[in-house]
Amino acid sequence: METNNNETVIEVKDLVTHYGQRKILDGVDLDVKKGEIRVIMGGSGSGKSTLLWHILGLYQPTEGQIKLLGKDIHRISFNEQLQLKQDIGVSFQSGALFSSMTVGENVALPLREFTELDENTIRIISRMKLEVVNLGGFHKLMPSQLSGGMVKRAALARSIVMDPKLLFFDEPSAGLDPVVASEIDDLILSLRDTMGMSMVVVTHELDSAFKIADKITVLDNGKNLITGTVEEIKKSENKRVMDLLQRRSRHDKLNPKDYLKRLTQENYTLT
Ligand SMILES: Nc1ncnc2c1ncn2[C@@H]1O[C@H](COP(=O)(O)OP(=O)(O)OP(=O)(O)O)[C@@H](O)[C@H]1O
Repeated sequence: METNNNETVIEVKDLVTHYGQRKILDGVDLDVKKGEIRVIMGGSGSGKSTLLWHILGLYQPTEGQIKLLGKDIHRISFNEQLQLKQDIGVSFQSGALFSSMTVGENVALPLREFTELDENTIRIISRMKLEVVNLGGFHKLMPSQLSGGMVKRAALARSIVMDPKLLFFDEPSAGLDPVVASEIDDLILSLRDTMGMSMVVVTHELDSAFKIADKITVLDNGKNLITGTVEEIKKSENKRVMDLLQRRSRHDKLNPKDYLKRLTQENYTLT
């Protein structure tokens, strides 16, 4: 669904960053509108996670500007940073649930950290968020009692418990079977539609990207290779994009003879 709202909520301009001497992001621009789901794709090592971490302010870029909700994240006061933090939800692969806490306690964590709400209100809000992700009634369970898909949904409930305006996902459906992955996609779409959240989703999963994206940005070697709607990306004649979509035509593929020749030229030995 294309959004009509023109308010820009994420604005990245000419982002350059290095790890040591190595340039990892090389002039990346990104412009995400309110209520938009932007999917970031690209081969392994193309800089997707690095871009996400920079947008979240976890790393300082070498050059460039990042504005979230109209605020330059490197030029705002500490108090403004705290405010901004509350407007942002993050659901990362590594952000698993704490195993020693119940599902409900996990979801309630941000409310305890950022608000002075009383216990009863915290409990009600966290249970409501568990309802949103179809885990109503599961608050007393321990994470070890949940399936992989349920853990993802509970983590999602935690990331939306503060009603963020911006939501960031890193590989939301990685490691899930296709049916469960598709449920997560539906959930992402429904959060956009019911709560008007704007989202950036990094994923390798083509099916998922095509299902949820308003626009897709493809990174290649730290550069923005292409940005477009799902249709535009699907139609792209760019070879790197076609490779990524694994729809390169058969005759473009190396035949076995050429492949062996190339291996020998590169001094590989076949055993
Ligand atoms: N902390 C770090 N220090 C040095 N190099 C790093 C660091 N993190 C990532 N890199 C390198 O930066 C490049 C981009 O990594 P990044 O994780 O952003 O890529 P990615 O597109 O998210 O890859 P993947 O799809 O495999 O997760 C890679 O070559 C990686 O090896």
